[in-house]
Amino acid sequence: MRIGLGYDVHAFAPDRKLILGGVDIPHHQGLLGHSDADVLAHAISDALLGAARAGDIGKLFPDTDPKYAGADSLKLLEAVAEHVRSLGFEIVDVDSVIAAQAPKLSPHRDAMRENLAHAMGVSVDAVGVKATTTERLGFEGREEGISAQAVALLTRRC
Ligand SMILES: Nc1ccn([C@@H]2O[C@H](COP(=O)(O)O)[C@@H](O)[C@H]2O)c(=O)n1
Ligand SMILES: C[C@@]1(CO)OP(=O)(O)OP(=O)(O)OC[C@H]1O
Repeated sequence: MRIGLGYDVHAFAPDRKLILGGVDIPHHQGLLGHSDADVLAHAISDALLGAARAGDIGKLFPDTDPKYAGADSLKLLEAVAEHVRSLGFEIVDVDSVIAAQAPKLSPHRDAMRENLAHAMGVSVDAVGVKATTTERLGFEGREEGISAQAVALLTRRC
């Protein structure tokens, strides 16, 4: 068994979509990034890559490469899952937490879990998504941005 940890942050910006776990969430601002800035998909990607000791998302998809401008991060996650499988691992379980003061994310939890599970080729039961405010503390609490953390458990294919 291997465990991996992922963490990512994106800043809020006007005139951007808020995409989390592949869900387009109605909000007055969205996240800034080279890709669609899906901070949750990025944290999970890094957790998978960490467990496989295969670098990180920026190594696979450099933010200097125009190919990834506006990229759908679920597609990047799908590629990460394929990559860790090609290295001989199976994805056993993933859990995650999003720190966002707003908007309320729990109504979107199941849609996020389904999208993420589909991208990784695992059952929905193997994907946890949680949300927390930071009680108005820090950059998330000031609604300057959103952070996400994830852990992933991989097993070696026999
Ligand atoms: N953006 C968020 C933040 C939180 N939630 C849900 O609210 C619960 C309480 O959050 P606290 O930060 O006050 O502990 C949390 O457990 C989530 O269920 C949310 O949906 N969206
Ligand atoms: C997803 C990538 C793709 O170029 O770009 P960003 O959306 O900027 O996201 P970040 O987590 O800052 O960096 C990782 C990059 O791989």
